[in-house]
Amino acid sequence: MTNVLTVKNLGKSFKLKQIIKNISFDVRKGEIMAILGPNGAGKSTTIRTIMGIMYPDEGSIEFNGHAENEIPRQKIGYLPEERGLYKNVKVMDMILYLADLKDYPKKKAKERALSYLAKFGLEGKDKVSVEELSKGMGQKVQFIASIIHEPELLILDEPFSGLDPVSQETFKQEIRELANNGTAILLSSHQMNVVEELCDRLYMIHRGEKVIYGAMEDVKNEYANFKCTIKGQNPITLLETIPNVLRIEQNGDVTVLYLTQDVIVPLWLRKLPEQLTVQELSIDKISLHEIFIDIATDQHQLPEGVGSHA
Ligand SMILES: Nc1ncnc2c1ncn2[C@@H]1O[C@H](COP(=O)(O)OP(=O)(O)OP(=O)(O)O)[C@@H](O)[C@H]1O
Repeated sequence: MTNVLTVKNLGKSFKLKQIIKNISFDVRKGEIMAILGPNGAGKSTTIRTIMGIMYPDEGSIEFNGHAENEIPRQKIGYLPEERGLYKNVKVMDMILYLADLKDYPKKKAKERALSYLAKFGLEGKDKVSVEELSKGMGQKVQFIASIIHEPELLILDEPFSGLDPVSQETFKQEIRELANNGTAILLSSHQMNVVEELCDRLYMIHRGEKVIYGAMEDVKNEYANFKCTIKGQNPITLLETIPNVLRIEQNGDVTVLYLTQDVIVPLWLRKLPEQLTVQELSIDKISLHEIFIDIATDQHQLPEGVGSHA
């Protein structure tokens, strides 16, 4: 797949404090790439650097073969983390103004805007002033503004925050459709279930540096170990005798055992002590949500090789 955006060894400091370091990834045509990390990890700084809002101290950014200083910004769509629309302007006028800034033809922009407003349940809102919109409606309008000019690269910083579940579904479907039609998408979100469902690859940052980079399936296969959930009163001393356990979490009579990567489940089950009280037992792969929490709280050690390839 063709690389639309290539970021190499980006570094940025504020007041001598290094915020991001050696950030390198690419975003390919037709894919949804997630940029993930705990609060303050450096996601927005990376995105703002890509958008030319701030200069990197180190590294390079390339868009479709164009170096940083000659990137055609009108080919990029951006939904920033901080939402902001002009308040006293009619919805359609604002969308057309932003389309014009991207040199996009007015007639086509108007047609697309009407069609998207209808798609997002905002029929008739084109003539309404922006300040009359609810927060979620405003977000939909800002999303429309970010894609009105058919960008080749779309950068979405927390696109789902503040959306109700139905609107979230609509956004998810639209983002998938844009990718299917060839748009390269870089998406930052804290909703791991959505990311897991929607994104093709991911780049996870912790304290300004890469911790995982790879295809969603590969990351899950390589990194998501099994966990065993047991319902039943069991003393910790007994649980500690069970082999291949990385971590034990107990909450009342429910215990979760996080298993090592090399576990072969049927063999491991045979090793459970006979004295174990089991009312219910289930084995699952840990989710992206749990991988994220493990990394953010420094509880997990990355297995060999993970995080080193895309
Ligand atoms: N203009 C600035 N001046 C000084 N420090 C900054 C500035 N912008 C960001 N930072 C710091 O850089 C770090 C990374 O911030 P950034 O906004 O990139 O994180 P993030 O991963 O997007 O977090 P969140 O999930 O909370 O949005 C934080 O410690 C933040 O305080």
